[in-house]
Amino acid sequence: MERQVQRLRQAFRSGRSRPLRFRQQQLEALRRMVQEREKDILAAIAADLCKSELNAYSHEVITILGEIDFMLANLPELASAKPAKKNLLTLLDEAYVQPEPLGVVLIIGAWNYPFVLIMQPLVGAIAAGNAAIVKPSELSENTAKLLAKLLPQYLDQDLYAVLNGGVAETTELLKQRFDHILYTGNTAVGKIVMEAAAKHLTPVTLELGGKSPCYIDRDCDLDIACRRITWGKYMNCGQTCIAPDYVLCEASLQDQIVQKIKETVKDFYGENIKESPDYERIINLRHFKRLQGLLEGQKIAFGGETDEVTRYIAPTVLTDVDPNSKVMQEEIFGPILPIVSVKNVDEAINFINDREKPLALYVFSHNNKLIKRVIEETSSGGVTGNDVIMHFTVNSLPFGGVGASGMGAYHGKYSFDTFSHQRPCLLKGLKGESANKLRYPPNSQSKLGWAKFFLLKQFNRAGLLTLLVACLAVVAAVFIKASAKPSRSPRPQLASCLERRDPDVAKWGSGKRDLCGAQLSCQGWLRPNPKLQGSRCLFGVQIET
Ligand SMILES: NC(=O)C1=CN([C@@H]2O[C@H](COP(=O)(O)OP(=O)(O)OC[C@H]3O[C@@H](n4cnc5c(N)ncnc54)[C@H](O)[C@@H]3O)[C@@H](O)[C@H]2O)C=CC1
Ligand SMILES: CC(C)=CCC/C(C)=C/CC/C(C)=C/C(=O)O
Repeated sequence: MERQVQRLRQAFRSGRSRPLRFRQQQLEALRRMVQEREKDILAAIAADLCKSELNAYSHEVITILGEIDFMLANLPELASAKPAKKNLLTLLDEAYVQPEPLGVVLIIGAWNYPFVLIMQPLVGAIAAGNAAIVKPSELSENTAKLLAKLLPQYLDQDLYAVLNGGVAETTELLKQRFDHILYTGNTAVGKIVMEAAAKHLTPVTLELGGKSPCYIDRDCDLDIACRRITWGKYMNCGQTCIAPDYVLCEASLQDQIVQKIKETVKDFYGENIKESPDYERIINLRHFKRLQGLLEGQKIAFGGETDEVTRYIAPTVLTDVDPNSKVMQEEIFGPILPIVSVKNVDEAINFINDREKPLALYVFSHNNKLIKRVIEETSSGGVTGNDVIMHFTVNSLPFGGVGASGMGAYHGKYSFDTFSHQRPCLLKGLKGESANKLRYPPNSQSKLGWAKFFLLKQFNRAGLLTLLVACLAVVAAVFIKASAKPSRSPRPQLASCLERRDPDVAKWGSGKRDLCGAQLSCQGWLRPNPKLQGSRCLFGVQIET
């Protein structure tokens, strides 16, 4: 494994992954792979999750094609140097931020969306110019095997590798040093990943899970709310990290919500849900039995049927759920929807804030102010108002968790940034060395004063222009003034002449004198000044002509 990582590191060191054209070629190859091998990809996902090819395409393939198109369209801009604001001291220098690849990155995927959760981060890693190792989940073995077969056929084999395996292999892999790790999976393993990364000071993006609440306000369209909740909850048999985990609502709404979700389930999946091609199955027996356990002691409003042989669990709603019961203590990650009663939105906000920060938060209400209030008074990885899941599909929104639901984010520009180092660059010329006296020792109060002036003023392009115009205005004003009046002997010459002709001007007293070609009148005694300075020597002296 170490050799494999070293091989990627050497390939990265060659610089081959950095040219934009190379990155674009790799992304175009990925797009070709998805298009040419679509059937194999859909078949693998279907086999892993008992998912129809239509759902596999809409749940996973569409997202990847969209992400690749985004990167190809925006890569020149994303990868370009960004000019930076300067201060007075660096006015004449070049300041910019240069995105650069991090190096060799590791992407660990989860089983519930086995294709998109590997490919979407990989698109970002390639776009940012990195080398990458991907480690699909062993639980979605068909997709994992297919990725191991296909990726080397389409991508540069020295820069991108697939490593398959379970806990043991992943544990071994995590001993290697990477320049970034993006992990998708459960929070417990997220901590393991972070601990392993810490040994190498490797930054991580953790896409974890959690219990995503869904508050249904009394002032909302219950038909639409229940329809959308049903779609997001039972998609992929509830095995979606951003699925609404539980509903919070006033007790008076509970029966209507149950009825409307029940009707929607029938509308979506028909009378015999088991036969529906749109209804998936639980990934394995361990998760199946875990979910069965969550049903124990609960009031099942509808659903609850299970079949161990096919790992089928019917779309299920639980009512009057005790917040302390097991189903409310862990992420459900299955087709079970508990309804917990709260008196009002205040209680709902407190309920949410009394628990770990969820990956997603959903609020249904006609009252936009109420939605905004819930957003302002809670925290979550992401939010969709009056719907569920859909924030995932907007790649201009960063997708990620907060607190126990994760750290960092990706999708679109955010993927590029996650896999890049934003390198600050300042290019100075060799002129203007005199200005550097300000920063050289010995320091002084006046140097500090100037430093404050120069360094604390931030100039953007407009500010610079204003300053230059102001300087030009001053120069013009001085020039105009000087050219408009009879030329007076420039003070420094006059002063030195005075010094030569009358070094002891201090005894001059008041009166008029012709001196050095100028008519001078002294308005008062001059103080003796051993070093006659131009301005000092003329202090109190009026130049008549
Ligand atoms: N935030 C997000 O985008 C997503 C989060 N998730 C979360 O993932 C969880 C479900 O996925 P899991 O069952 O965890 O997926 P999983 O069992 O597939 O594990 C995820 C990855 O971690 C590796 N892994 C598992 N145990 C490990 C260990 N002890 N040491 C090292 N590596 C280990 C696996 O090999 C796999 O590649 C849920 O909590 C869900 O909310 C799932 C999908 C998306
Ligand atoms: C067409 C459409 C709205 C697709 C949504 C796709 C979807 C649900 C992707 C989820 C990927 C993901 C992060 C899953 C997860 O949360 O576990």
